[in-house]
Amino acid sequence: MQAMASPDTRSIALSLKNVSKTYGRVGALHNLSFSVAEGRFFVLFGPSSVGKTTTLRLIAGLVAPDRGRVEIFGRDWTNGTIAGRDVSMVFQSFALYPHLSVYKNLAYPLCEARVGREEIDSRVRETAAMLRLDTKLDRKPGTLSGGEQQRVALGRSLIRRPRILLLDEPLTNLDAKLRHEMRAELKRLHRQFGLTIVYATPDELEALSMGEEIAVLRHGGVVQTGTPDELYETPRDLYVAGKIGSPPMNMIKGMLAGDGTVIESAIGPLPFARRLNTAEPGEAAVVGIRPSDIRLATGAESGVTASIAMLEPLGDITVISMEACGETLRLVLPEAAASGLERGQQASIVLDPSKLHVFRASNGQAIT
Ligand SMILES: Nc1ncnc2c1ncn2[C@@H]1O[C@H](COP(=O)(O)OP(=O)(O)OP(=O)(O)O)[C@@H](O)[C@H]1O
Repeated sequence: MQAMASPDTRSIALSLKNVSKTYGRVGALHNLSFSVAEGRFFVLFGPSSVGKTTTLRLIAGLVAPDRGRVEIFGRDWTNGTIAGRDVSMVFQSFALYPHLSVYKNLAYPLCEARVGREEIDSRVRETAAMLRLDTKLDRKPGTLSGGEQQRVALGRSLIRRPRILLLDEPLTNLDAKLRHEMRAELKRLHRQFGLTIVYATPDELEALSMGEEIAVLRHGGVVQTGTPDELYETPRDLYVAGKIGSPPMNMIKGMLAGDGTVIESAIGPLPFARRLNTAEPGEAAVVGIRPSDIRLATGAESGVTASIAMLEPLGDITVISMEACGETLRLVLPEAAASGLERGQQASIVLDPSKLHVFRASNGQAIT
């Protein structure tokens, strides 16, 4: 495994160009394209059936695309063999050999590759130490916790020293506490060894907390690729806006008015801090605003009058659902700011004009 390269000198580890794949009459991937810089923690994020596993299987060489190109470290592997790619995949159901000890489970891929006994022993011990499994080498998988079993599965992939590690929803079968621990563990491994990781998940929290770069998938294609901040700050369309951020972005229907600086909506005119050059007055639009970008009006400040429909205290923050002119808006307030508020109470709220996102109602695309 190599040391982590600095971002500007990184080469492209992996590139998929206009890849399509169908299984019989089921279209799994349509013109899917993305590239991953060497050493990056890259996340494929999207709901079930969107094509995440198929994408990983294409990279691993387990299936070939119908169209398009798969390059690994600059070499064409579109129809190449599984062997020789320097890629290893950890599956969602990490089947370990139940009758073999942890030591033998870890050693298995090296035995298959006919690596010498001494080399196997040193790599098993090195991998076990790295994954904190060194005291468990004699145990059978059935006597380990879920998290330990998952670490053995990871170890079985890492022991081959791949340059690219593919992880297919590896934390799905773990409970919440273990998932949290394994997220930290994977980030540590990534930092320590500078591995290129492609990680598939339908879980927004996993995607945002682990991904240095995230590809948001829809219907077998990439809708937008970016850092967690880029996806959060400038979602390209309503789909990405709705998938990234929790609680989700509020959406208000309206119509572009005046000189492109205001949207007329059910809750009144919503002026924004910038002018929308690419929209026509009268065009139907959807305004998005994050729950954290709405606040209670202070003093004589004018705002939108709304009534509190629900309060959800979540420790240091409270999520408040408010109703105004038939629209439901959610806002997030620090616990102190929400104390004393009650269901049914009227309050005046202010939507930060610099934080409004505007989308075309016709196709959901962001208007810039
Ligand atoms: N071997 C197969 N034969 C037929 N159809 C398949 C096969 N593998 C996948 N598909 C179909 O291709 C589409 C994409 O599946 P894929 O497993 O890649 O999605 P996914 O995003 O990984 O979903 P999940 O999160 O549920 O694992 C789905 O409609 C699925 O039913």
